Amino acid sequence: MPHVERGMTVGLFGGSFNPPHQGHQLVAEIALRRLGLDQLWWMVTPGNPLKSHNDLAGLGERVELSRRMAPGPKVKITAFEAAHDLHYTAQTLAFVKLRNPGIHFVWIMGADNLRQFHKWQDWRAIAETFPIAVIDRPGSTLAYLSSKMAKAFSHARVDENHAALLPFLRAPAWTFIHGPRSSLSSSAIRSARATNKPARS
Ligand SMILES: Nc1ncnc2c1ncn2[C@@H]1O[C@H](COP(=O)(O)OP(=O)(O)OP(=O)(O)O)[C@@H](O)[C@H]1O
Ligand SMILES: O=C(O)c1ccc[n+]([C@@H]2O[C@H](COP(=O)([O-])O)[C@@H](O)[C@H]2O)c1
Repeated sequence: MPHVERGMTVGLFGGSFNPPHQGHQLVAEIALRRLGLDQLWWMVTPGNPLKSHNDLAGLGERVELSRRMAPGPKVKITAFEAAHDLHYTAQTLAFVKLRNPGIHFVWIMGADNLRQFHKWQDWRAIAETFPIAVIDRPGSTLAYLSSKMAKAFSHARVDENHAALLPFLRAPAWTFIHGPRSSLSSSAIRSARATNKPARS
């Protein structure tokens, strides 16, 4: 797990990164800037529990490619979940919180994940324990209107103009951040590779 000092603000950005792309880079940059983070942990998961792992590249390869993609020294590439046998985000977050007292954490995800957040293990517990920043993504811009999580925690939504306060707020607290968007996706890159065509950016 990356080293942190008490009082720091840290964004937790979990992903398959199969492969990592400029869309992930953009999310990391937006989160660092808008949330005023000291660090962003780019956590390469052993595997999303809701996705097939058939075409999942090895962890080492995804970590190495992520390192090349990391936008600056505040972004820490890590794969500690695999090393500690953590497969669900709720487990990971409980582990991280226990080991790092006095750190202000925020969970970061793209808007597509907001749409299916209610399918995650212990999703309510996650939202009640960690502030969450959702970053806009083409195709999921209106996710905050329809998603179960957004409805269940509508009272806890924070205006994105106050996003820099999010790390210091007591959960539940979440915000939806608009800004520059990227249409890139790992699945498009994988299928473009399979057919030898470039993916749209
Ligand atoms: N273009 C993007 N814009 C905003 N968020 C993104 C973008 N691409 C990925 N993310 C977010 O980054 C995190 C990691 O995503 P992931 O590694 O699954 O990439 P992906 O492109 O969504 O992959 P796939 O196409 O295989 O589902 C998730 O929270 C996802 O919502
Ligand atoms: O814990 C769960 O039930 C769960 C379900 C779906 C996704 N996640 C996590 O969400 C993060 C984003 O996943 P992905 O595949 O969209 O990059 C990654 O850290 C996954 O492990 C977690």
